[in-house]
Amino acid sequence: METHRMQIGLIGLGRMGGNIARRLIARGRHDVVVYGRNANAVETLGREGATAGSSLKDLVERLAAPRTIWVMLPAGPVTEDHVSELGDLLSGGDTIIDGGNTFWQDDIRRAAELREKGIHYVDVGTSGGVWGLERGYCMMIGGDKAIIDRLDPIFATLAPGIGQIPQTEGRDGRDARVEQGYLHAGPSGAGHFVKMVHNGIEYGLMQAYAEGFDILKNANMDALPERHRFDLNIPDIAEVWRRGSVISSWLLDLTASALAKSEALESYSGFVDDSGEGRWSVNAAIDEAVSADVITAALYARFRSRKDHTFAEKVLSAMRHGFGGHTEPPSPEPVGQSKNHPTSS
Ligand SMILES: O=C(O)[C@H](O)[C@@H](O)[C@H](O)[C@H](O)COP(=O)(O)O
Repeated sequence: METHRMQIGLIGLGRMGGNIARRLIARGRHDVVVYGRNANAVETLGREGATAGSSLKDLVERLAAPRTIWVMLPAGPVTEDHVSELGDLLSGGDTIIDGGNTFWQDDIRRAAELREKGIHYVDVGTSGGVWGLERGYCMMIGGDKAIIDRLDPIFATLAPGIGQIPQTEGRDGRDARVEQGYLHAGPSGAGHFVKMVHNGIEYGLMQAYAEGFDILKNANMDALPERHRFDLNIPDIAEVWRRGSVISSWLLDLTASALAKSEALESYSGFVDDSGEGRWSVNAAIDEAVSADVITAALYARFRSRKDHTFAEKVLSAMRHGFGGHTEPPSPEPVGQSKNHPTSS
């Protein structure tokens, strides 16, 4: 799609930022000025058509007013420091975009602080991960309409576009940008709020697949009566579900691909990290008194994945021993005691 070319600064050239710069250059032929701590990444992107900035100040000076700077850094203190430093370097009329996974209440605070200096702030929840360069990024955007409209060429270039996905019946007359893969969700913070819930859902979906595959994998365990055992081909099950089943999805595609490479997923320990959005989703659910059972359980399963045995489990064992004389470890593992995460077996 032919879009109006813009100049943009991009800070943070990691897995996401580097590819965002590449897509802006390759697809939109935008003028991208980059800066990141990793000098190699800056140099590489310089060779790929970006203008290399040597510092935050240098990047700002290379941009013509009104400037637009996309910050693509890990959420938390790193992003906070850069936004705050940019707040001192930029002038009224300039715009800071935070495309990371920032907590939406930080957006509301920052937008208000920067507004006092006349600087615009736009929060963009950016989904698509390392595949975004090719597939495009789904973007959930918060901020003032006039600014978001002005930045449209940037969002249009980064978005996947309508592609092969059939149009949804009944959407005639609605915002066409949404079908391209980007949404102006509301005022400051709304973009990251929607992305937070997106990631909460991601946790739940991932956990459901993970548990399902664990049940399938354990269907041949010794503790089951022999006539009830199945020695199932897990990679083939993942593959067949991709084709016309109700639970086909991109997460399943990724799972099938990982299982095809290694049925036992040997290169993974099963330590499942989290970047905050699951926790914030659960907090939001509590604030709204919404029963977010699945998302909460999925978050707790991640916490659980990082422990060998928790103190809570020792307490459980002690009580079971106390009232029933049950001893540990259970060997072979009795039916119904699977550890509830994919690499438990
Ligand atoms: O939509 C996406 O592209 C992903 O969700 C992306 O944003 C990132 O991979 C998450 O931050 C991972 O989140 P956790 O570290 O919490 O699993």
